[in-house]
Amino acid sequence: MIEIRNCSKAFGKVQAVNQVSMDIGEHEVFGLIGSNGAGKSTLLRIMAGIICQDSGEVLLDEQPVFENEKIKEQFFYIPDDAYIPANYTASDMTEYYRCFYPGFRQEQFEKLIKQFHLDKKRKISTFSKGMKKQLLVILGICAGTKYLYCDETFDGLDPVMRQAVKSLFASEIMNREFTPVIASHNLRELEDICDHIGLLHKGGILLSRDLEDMKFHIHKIQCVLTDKSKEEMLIKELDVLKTEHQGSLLLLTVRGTRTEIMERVQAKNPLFCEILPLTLEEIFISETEVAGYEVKNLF
Ligand SMILES: Nc1ncnc2c1ncn2[C@@H]1O[C@H](COP(=O)(O)OP(=O)(O)OP(=O)(O)O)[C@@H](O)[C@H]1O
Repeated sequence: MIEIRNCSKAFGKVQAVNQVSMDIGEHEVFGLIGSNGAGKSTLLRIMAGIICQDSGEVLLDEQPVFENEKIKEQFFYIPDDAYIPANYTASDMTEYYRCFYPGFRQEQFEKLIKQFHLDKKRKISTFSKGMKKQLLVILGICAGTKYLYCDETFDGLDPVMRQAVKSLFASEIMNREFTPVIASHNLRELEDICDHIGLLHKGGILLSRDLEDMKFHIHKIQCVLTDKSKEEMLIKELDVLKTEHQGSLLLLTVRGTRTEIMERVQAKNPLFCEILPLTLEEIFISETEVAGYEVKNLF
């Protein structure tokens, strides 16, 4: 389990991570999402022990991570801009990682590199961005670590490769102790694979929740009520995040379960009513809007 407690990190005047606390449980796919500059990469770099937090603590299986070589064998970190030494081939990379990760699975590497149609003898500097990401995912999987940290790894893969990587993660999760932590802007992709979502904004954590639970507690309503006073009453009664009108149609984004919301709306005898779950992208937009991050504030 990864425990992040009151973790903060500043670069000069920029507070990149601000008092973040969250737990990342085992056997779950954890999605780290957030606005640009929210602190996702900084948090992953702290979790990977690349940089040290200014205050707070980050524990992996109850051990501090920074300058703890033993605990670093437990995770593999794929940064957004991974450094690969010039002239290195994929085979050279396995030699390097075999020294560091005692459980490195060479056989699985040989199998996967063929399945992904990558040439292990070719210089990695000649690979495309997506091919480099594929290779890093393969190396990360074959390292055999309990945790895999991916910084925007999915974002550079084509749809077929994203599907292949998702299947690979699913099979690893089924067959061994494996917990991927994935920072990404590709919310549709994360929605398919994540069990838990942490949402960062301006260095702070806006929410950390099971995806299913999150979707269970936020909905959009489309309804038509017979008069304005009913609309006003309904808006007062519900925990409304956003209100819009399209002609006579009232559109609300509301916190609450479907049943709770349905009861309130039905009591107003609507002419029409539909209650729908939000996609992760819609949840992201409404939660960050509440925190003041709105398109209309940007322009
Ligand atoms: N080495 C650094 N020196 C100075 N400022 C930094 C450094 N690394 C990150 N920052 C700042 O910290 C903040 C958080 O950056 P970070 O890269 O963690 O965000 P992010 O959520 O990963 O963003 P994005 O989604 O745009 O990749 C930003 O304001 C960034 O400019």
